[in-house]
Amino acid sequence: MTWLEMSGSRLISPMLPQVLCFAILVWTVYLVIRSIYRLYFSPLSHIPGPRFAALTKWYEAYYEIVLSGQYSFHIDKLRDQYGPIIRVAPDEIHIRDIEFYDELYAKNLHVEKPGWNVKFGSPSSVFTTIDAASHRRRRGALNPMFSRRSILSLEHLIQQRTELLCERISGFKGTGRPLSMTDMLPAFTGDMIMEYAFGFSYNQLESLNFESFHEAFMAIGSSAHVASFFPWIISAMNSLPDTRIEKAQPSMLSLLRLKRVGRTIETHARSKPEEGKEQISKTTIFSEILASENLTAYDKAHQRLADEANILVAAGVETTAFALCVGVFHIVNTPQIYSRLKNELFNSLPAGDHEIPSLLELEKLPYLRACIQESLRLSYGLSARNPRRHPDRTLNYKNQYIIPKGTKVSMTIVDVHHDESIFPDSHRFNPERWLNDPKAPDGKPLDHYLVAFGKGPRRCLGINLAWAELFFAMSMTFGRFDYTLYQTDATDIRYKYDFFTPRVKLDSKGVRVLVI
Ligand code: HEM
Repeated sequence: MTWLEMSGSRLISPMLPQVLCFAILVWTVYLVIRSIYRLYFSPLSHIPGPRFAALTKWYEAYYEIVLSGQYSFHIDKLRDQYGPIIRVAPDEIHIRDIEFYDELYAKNLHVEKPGWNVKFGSPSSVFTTIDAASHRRRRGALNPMFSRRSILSLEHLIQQRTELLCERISGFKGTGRPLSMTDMLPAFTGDMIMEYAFGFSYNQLESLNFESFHEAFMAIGSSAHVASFFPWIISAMNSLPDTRIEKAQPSMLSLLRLKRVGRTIETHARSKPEEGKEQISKTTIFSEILASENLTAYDKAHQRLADEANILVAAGVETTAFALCVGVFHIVNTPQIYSRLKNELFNSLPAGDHEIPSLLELEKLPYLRACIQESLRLSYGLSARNPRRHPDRTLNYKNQYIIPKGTKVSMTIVDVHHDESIFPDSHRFNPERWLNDPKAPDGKPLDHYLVAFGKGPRRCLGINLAWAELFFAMSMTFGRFDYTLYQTDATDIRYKYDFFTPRVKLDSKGVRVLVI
């Protein structure tokens, strides 16, 4: 027996129970003091809400992890009891009141966005950066590439992809084989964002069964809740082989795959194009980042570029594809809308397989625009609570509640888009509500309340690209083809789970159509 073993058995073993008891006692006292503080002395203790939510984050974890993305729905129910402002976690307030939207997402140079940094394992991307100064620097390098001017100068890329989209649709015409829009559209948007941002794509739209990032992103959304509560899981999993992770937690594997996609994209885009093969887009986000004089060495490091690549693909694929799916379903499902849109396209576009018009021409079509606006309204962009922290400003909610500086406050796009005072009969897909320059009851233009792209300094970076994709895809899919729905109903597009982006029922086979 070694000295250590001897001393261990003699000294440590007899004391172990006492040490454990003492540790449990200290922990219990800590929890009691913390609970008393959170309930009675915290600067948020005056905000209404369930006691358990104020006491512990496990309350939220129960709804997000055990019940799968249900906390937002639960918060909705809590409104009847507590009103529009609720303390939904020990350190977070949630507000449902469109009048407060502009205040929370104001153009404040110091506003922070806490919490998203731990969700996806890509903490240093523009999307997930917390602090305002780093965000401004990083976003500044990408802004020119996603400006309207840049999108217009590269619209031929989108037109080419849209042409391919039409070719794929025509392959289904008259065959009686159902076409899954839910599978096809993420392949379109995935190729698009990759070609635009990285100068190459995996040509997913050309693949037989529309391979895409769709399933991976769906799984990532659900694992984002797990990662929020156990951020260490991502680094722990990074060190394990994929096969072991897949067995333990299949949904986490896709998160790691996304990280690897990011690294592959980053390596690919940094390397020189193969001989004889020209890059599709001359500028890539990496050339922009590496050329930027305002970015730090860390901002240009491999890992951060990979983070940026991951998140750009993640942000650009599902949001646009889901908006299109929602639009396709409602338009095909509602004969008056279908024929009005077809009429407008028929009267404005040249007949047959004509050249695709320019974006400027498409933007002039009011009913097409209205259908897109309504698709964005009912697909929400993100379903997640969108937090902000104003480190230098005390917020005042209607002279009733003072919200101290540095408090995490969130609102939700879904709440705004279903505010019945702004969008009456809000669950109905009604493009007519967008026609003739409509105003909200407060006199502001109605589209002030279309917040699918967010607001303020963290507003969607890809908004111009997204609008262009929506105009091209929506006009050509309906301008050139006719459809009926195939074994698809409203439950295939109805938001049922908040997995960061909205997710429909889990056994949905997607929006499927017959091309006639
Ligand atoms: C219909 C399509 C889209 C919708 C509805 C949408 C929606 C959103 C929303 C709601 C946010 C968060 C805004 C906030 O925090 O207030 C966001 C951020 C972002 N989106 Fe999009 N998005 C779309 C398409 C795209 C595309 C195509 C890209 C590709 C470049 C993209 C890239 C980003 C990025 C990088 C951010 C982070 C911006 C920042 O924090 O500065 N999005 N988007």
